[in-house]
Amino acid sequence: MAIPLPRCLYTEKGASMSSPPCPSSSPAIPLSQEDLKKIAAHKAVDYVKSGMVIGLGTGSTAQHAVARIAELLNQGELTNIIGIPTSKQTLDQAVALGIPLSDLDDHPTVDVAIDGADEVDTELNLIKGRGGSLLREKMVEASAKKFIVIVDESKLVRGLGSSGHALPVEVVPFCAKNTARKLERLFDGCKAEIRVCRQRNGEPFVTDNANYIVNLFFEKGIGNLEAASERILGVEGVIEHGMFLGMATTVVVAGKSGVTFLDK
Ligand SMILES: O=C(CO)[C@H](O)[C@H](O)COP(=O)(O)O
Repeated sequence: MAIPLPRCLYTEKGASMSSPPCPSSSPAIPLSQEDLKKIAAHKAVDYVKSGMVIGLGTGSTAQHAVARIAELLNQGELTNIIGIPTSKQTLDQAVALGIPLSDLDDHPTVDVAIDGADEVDTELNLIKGRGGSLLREKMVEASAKKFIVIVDESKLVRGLGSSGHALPVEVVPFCAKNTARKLERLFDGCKAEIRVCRQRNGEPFVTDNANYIVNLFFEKGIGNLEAASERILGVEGVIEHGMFLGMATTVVVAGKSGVTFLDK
């Protein structure tokens, strides 16, 4: 079912479909999800100007933005950029591509942050962190004057938590099972699971900050998001959750029929 886009500023219907990120030789080839991610990422990088401090997001969509920033730097079209990575994974990519980096200690104000999301609702609230980097992402993106979210259209939802996928919560490892139980009891119809890592024989997934992630699944939805946020953060042992409420300033949505810019 199509998700309504009430804050749509404008839509470039099919405008991006012949731009370089797309398979250019054959317009008849349907765009893959990866193509759409790349298109959204390239559109977001158009907001980046020389001299800016840029928050570099994490995930398969954000990595296209990081690669595009590096490309423009190498072409001399961007200069004096400083990137603030939101994960070790992004730091590694940016170092490999030669993007100059810093952190919030030295650059507390970020001009533009660009990142993907797992869910985007009609008010531009987000669920992030299914890649496990929600804490650093929230720290960097909360410091940004402009936070541009890049998604393909599959990420649009009517209500956060309604997709059946997890709301990730970063918790300290100490007695994490007990923290998970407390989180589960906060909401009717909620299931909590400590995220495990298949590559580590089902051991808990460990974040860049040496913490664990508890995944929350909501049978009946999250309800009031601000209230849910407060309740989750009130549980001892919780560090941060993956709801990014009121933080996104623009969401760039790439779909099969064009790119849509959603603005606050
Ligand atoms: O929040 C994130 C990582 O912590 C990612 O931005 C989010 O999971 C989206 O990832 P992808 O672009 O790979 O779908």
